[in-house]
Amino acid sequence: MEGPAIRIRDLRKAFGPNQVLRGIDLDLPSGAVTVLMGANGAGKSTLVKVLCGVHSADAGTVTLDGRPFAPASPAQALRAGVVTVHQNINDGVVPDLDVASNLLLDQIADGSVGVASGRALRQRARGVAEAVGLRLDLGRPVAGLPLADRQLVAIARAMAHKPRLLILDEPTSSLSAAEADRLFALIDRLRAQGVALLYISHRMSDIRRIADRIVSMRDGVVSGLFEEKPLDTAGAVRAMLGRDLSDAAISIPAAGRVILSMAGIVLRQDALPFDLTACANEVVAITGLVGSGKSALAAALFGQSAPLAGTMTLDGSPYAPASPIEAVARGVFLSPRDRRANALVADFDIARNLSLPFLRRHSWGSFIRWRSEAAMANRMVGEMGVICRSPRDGILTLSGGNQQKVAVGRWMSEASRLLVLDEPFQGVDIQARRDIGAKVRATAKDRATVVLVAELDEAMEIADRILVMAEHSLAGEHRNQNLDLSAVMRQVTEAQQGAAA
Ligand SMILES: Nc1ncnc2c1ncn2[C@@H]1O[C@H](COP(=O)(O)OP(=O)(O)OP(=O)(O)O)[C@@H](O)[C@H]1O
Repeated sequence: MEGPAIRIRDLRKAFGPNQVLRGIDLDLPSGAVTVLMGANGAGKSTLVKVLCGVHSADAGTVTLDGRPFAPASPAQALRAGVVTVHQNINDGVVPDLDVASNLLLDQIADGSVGVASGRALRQRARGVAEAVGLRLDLGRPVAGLPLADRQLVAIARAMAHKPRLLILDEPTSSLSAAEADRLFALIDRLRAQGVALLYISHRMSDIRRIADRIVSMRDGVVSGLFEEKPLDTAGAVRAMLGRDLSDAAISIPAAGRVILSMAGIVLRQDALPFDLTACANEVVAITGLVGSGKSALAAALFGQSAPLAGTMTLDGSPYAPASPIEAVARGVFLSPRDRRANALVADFDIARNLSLPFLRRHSWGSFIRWRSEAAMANRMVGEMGVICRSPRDGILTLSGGNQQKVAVGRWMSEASRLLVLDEPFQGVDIQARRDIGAKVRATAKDRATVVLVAELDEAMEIADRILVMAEHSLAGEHRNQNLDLSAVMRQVTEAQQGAAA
């Protein structure tokens, strides 16, 4: 490790009365991955936005290689060597252009490379790709690439700027385990080249794999720095929460009445048929790689796409919803995966975003009954642990993780028969994950059956049964109580090898 590339002293930032950064002191050394951990709303994204020129700080100093650094725009930050890869995969690439043009996008934009100079462009792009170990067909349009490859292209493009600091904001949230491994390999390379890396994540497995040091943030200040090996991840979690992680106990219900029964379901032309049952008060988790068919299964349950074959019953009666409206009428709710894009309405307040799916229940004719809506919103904000000043604040004043709690929580505000949650834990911190998990379990215990699409480690925290999906079919089924982890992993990876062959 060399000296710090970035030195941050007493950095402060407020939004109106909300003092978000309260004096951050932090060094980011070259050739090391600093993992930044913090609860939802701690101020991580705000810190990143100051470093990458989206926000300017109210007070404090940042130096980059000893020189003052206060970028007035993202373009300025980029020119100075601070590169940020945001969570949103489509940031940083132009889908319509091919890989080569994307790698040299900035040179094309500033006129130092002509788009028309086909072969020369290809050759320079090859140089960029080789420098970061990217093996992709340079002539392919980026639009046709898997998400993971697009992200690697965005990072490789950033590398053309010879970055001093690369910031990755929850980069693996949409990646499969194998894809994340490729990203980690790239990060290892950049570390060896002396780049300073700031890596934001809520995932412990990522943190253990990639961190050289961990910085915990709480309420706008650095609350812990952990550098000694082996890294004290439990201490880092304690420092970010200000206390120990509270546990949500799992109580396995006895197998009850069958609520959902799927028989001979075919989700894709080339997929094997499968059966699935879920009982009253049960939490069934579906896990598997990206593209294994988990979301297709969720869509079939919610009437968004009909299975190609097979039958379903719900609480004993035939169930073949032709639309989400029919599904909701039968008491089947779905919290979709891409919530920020699909489900939250940016110009509504928190309460309205919570009441949106059931607005009729809070209205009288065309009048919305504010009191009824507010009572529900107050209850859900409390139950989901949404950190906000008032449920009447705009949804965009919430941090990403707290927006997520609203998007998932709204579906638990009303009684359902079957609740389908597609990746409910994306972007939420470790305590919020436990809290949402406890709420999911309580919902199941009270009145519903829950089908949950989740990562394996998340599934293990709250599910009664874990089903592995591969190739749009079921590859395995396990009771969580006596889970044979190696068998699960084998089912996941065998499917992956099959897909690669
Ligand atoms: N543009 C803004 N206007 C008003 N308040 C904001 C704005 N951006 C962020 N905040 C507030 O700043 C606080 C910190 O948010 P930030 O997004 O930095 O948190 P975070 O640590 O990244 O959380 P998460 O893990 O949930 O993404 C939150 O209370 C949020 O409501």
